[in-house]
Amino acid sequence: MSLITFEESRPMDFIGLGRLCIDLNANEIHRPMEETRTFTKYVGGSPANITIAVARLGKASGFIGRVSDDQHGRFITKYLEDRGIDTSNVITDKSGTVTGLAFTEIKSPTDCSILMYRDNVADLKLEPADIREEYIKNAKAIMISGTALAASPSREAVFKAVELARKHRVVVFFDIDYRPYSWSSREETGIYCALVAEKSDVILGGREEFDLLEAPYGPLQKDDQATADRWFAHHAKIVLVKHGGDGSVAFTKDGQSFTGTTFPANVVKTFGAGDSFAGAFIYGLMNGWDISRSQQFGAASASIVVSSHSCSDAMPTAEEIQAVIDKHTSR
Ligand SMILES: Nc1ncnc2c1ncn2[C@@H]1O[C@H](COP(=O)(O)OP(=O)(O)O)[C@@H](O)[C@H]1O
Ligand SMILES: O=C(O)C[C@@H](O)[C@H](O)C(=O)COP(=O)(O)O
Repeated sequence: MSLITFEESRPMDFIGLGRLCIDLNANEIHRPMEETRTFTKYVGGSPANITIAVARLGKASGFIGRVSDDQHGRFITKYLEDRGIDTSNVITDKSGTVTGLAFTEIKSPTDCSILMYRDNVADLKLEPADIREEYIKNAKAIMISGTALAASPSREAVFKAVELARKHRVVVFFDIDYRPYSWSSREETGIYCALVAEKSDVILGGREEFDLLEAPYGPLQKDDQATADRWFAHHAKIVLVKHGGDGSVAFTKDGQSFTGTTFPANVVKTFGAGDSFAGAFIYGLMNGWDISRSQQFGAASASIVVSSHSCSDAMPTAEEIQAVIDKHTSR
């Protein structure tokens, strides 16, 4: 009996919810942002990247979000459409909001940072009325990004989406996706993200992100198994703790744990690892693969994306991921 059941009769495999943004990745790498003159524009935003990854792997995908009523918003919507992602629930926000921008600084393969411009962003204007029960109930899974909880009305929209997903047995993935810029305090982040984590089937995050959810209620567990047990006491069936270049550990409610290794990479930049990992890991779970194989698929996908300049454009096909696994795994 599988830990998670996807309702196979649903026409839509996967829905992403949250921010649709733009990444501006430095072209002149290995130097600080102050000395960077040109950038390449890509669609970005963690839940967008994950949805693009899942769609690239062949799953029928859609998105719930708001984009700005300008050239950037139209660029994002068209990009999703060109990749076969359903945009019927991507709403153009008419209140004068803008598209969130992430300027990425690539100083070295290990020293990367992101400068976010997120004042008055369209994605946080998602409203509860934008969340349509008919849309959610036709899906097998939904991915919630923690950043969508950073402000109202998007926060309420997330809670509505999660309740409807639970009502209709849509598997809820929650990526903590902590982006400090969008929040007013760490306590606010921890408290709201914990409320959604309690209702989620699969929770993904880094060690520090899980600490953030534990901090308001202290003391910190400091231990991945103890952290996982905390969420298993609620609704979670799988808790995956990401450890960057050291891989990941997945815990399951039936008491097992699985250590995921990494694949060699010619690292261009570190960001995009988590999103590509998540997309391929989710794909594996949706195919009914076991946790270890899904983790391996995620890690191989991440090794491709950290070796590339972009996140969204670089999301690989299943064949490309399998080729990495075959190359580095002895048979
Ligand atoms: N330098 C790297 N080389 C190869 N794989 C990596 C590297 N960094 C991360 N990964 C892979 O990506 C996964 C997620 O990375 P991580 O950095 O923990 O996520 P996030 O980007 O969300 O912080 C890791 O578990 C690992 O499999
Ligand atoms: O999420 C954003 O707004 C920026 C992303 O598009 C960016 O590329 C990034 O940070 C990827 O995140 P990660 O996969 O968690 O490293």
